[in-house]
Amino acid sequence: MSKITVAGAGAFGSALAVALDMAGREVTLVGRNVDAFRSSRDNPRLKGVPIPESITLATELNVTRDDILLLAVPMQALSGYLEQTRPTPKAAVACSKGVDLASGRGPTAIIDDLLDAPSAILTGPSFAADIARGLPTALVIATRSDTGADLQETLSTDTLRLYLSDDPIGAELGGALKNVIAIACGICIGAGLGESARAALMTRGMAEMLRMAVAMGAKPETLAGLAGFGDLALTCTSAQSRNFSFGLSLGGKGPAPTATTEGRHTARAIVKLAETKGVDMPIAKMVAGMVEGDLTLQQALSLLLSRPLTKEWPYAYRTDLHR
Ligand SMILES: NC(=O)C1=CN([C@@H]2O[C@H](COP(=O)(O)OP(=O)(O)OC[C@H]3O[C@@H](n4cnc5c(N)ncnc54)[C@H](OP(=O)(O)O)[C@@H]3O)[C@@H](O)[C@H]2O)C=CC1
Ligand SMILES: O=C(CO)COP(=O)(O)O
Repeated sequence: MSKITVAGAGAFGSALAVALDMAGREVTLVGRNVDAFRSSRDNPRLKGVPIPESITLATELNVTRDDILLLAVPMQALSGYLEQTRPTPKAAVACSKGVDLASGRGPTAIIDDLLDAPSAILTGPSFAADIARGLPTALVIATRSDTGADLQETLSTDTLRLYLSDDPIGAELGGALKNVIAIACGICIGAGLGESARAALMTRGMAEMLRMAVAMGAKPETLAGLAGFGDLALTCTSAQSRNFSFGLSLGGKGPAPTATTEGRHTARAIVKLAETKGVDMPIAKMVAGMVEGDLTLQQALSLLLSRPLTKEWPYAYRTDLHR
């Protein structure tokens, strides 16, 4: 079986490394921070789960055509990281959830542009702490290449169950966009707007996700699966989510988390992309406006509530009906 190299020793990269090591895979974890826990094996980014001695730790990325490379750096760091390291693995699997603010690209497009290797995306509902503790988790591995079945086999374990998809665009947009809707849901709960409003935001947020994904060439059914609905449900309803917690703080409840919060950047990137594509994304626009400090909560609310009344379907995904 292929060796696995995980680049990015943050919460998610470390959790994947631990889970795959527990399942008997040969794993190297690469990160600029690994010297800080080389002897203690106690990574502050993954508290409470020691990094086993059987995982090789490295500060420099060094992969061969025998290795599967998992890229678990934050989205805004991905293109710079690949430009700097130029690895040539058997396959490069993005684990980041987001859209690159500078270029509007998703993770697999960045890999395809920069590397001579098949690209894939690993995404779906999963908190790093759950994966590291070996709790049951179901994810999607999506690729257009012929490496999908091999990746599914190599990266699945007894508790980490991967479903195969041939729609990387849909899978990565699901993972990116649910973070923006999770911020909106956090704002809603933080501001005391109620559970009914959160359910409305999740549902109409799903409509926005679907609309954008279809406009970008994704299959609508991908958004109904783990990478879309599944991750939306997890992230919009759990205080464990950094995006939801960031939203709580924007809504006036609690301090802003300092941890990686992908939805802040994705909201801005997606509003730009939506304008270019002519896709109506009112919730994302509201989140981007509040993140930028251009909109108050009251302004964002009246923006959403004063929209013309309309039919529910097929307006949700028929972009042409909005023109
Ligand atoms: N945490 C989770 O539950 C999940 C996270 N994800 C996704 O995984 C991705 C990573 O998130 P997560 O691990 O939680 O984030 P963390 O903040 O925990 O870790 C990010 C890691 O990336 C490293 N890093 C940041 N910038 C660079 C760079 N320019 N070059 C090299 N390394 C860099 C950081 O290094 P340093 O420590 O030195 O700053 C850190 O080790 C995100 O896209 C997230 O959406 C997906 C599913 C679940
Ligand atoms: O992607 C995640 C769950 O699937 C993690 O969500 P947060 O980044 O909001 O913590």
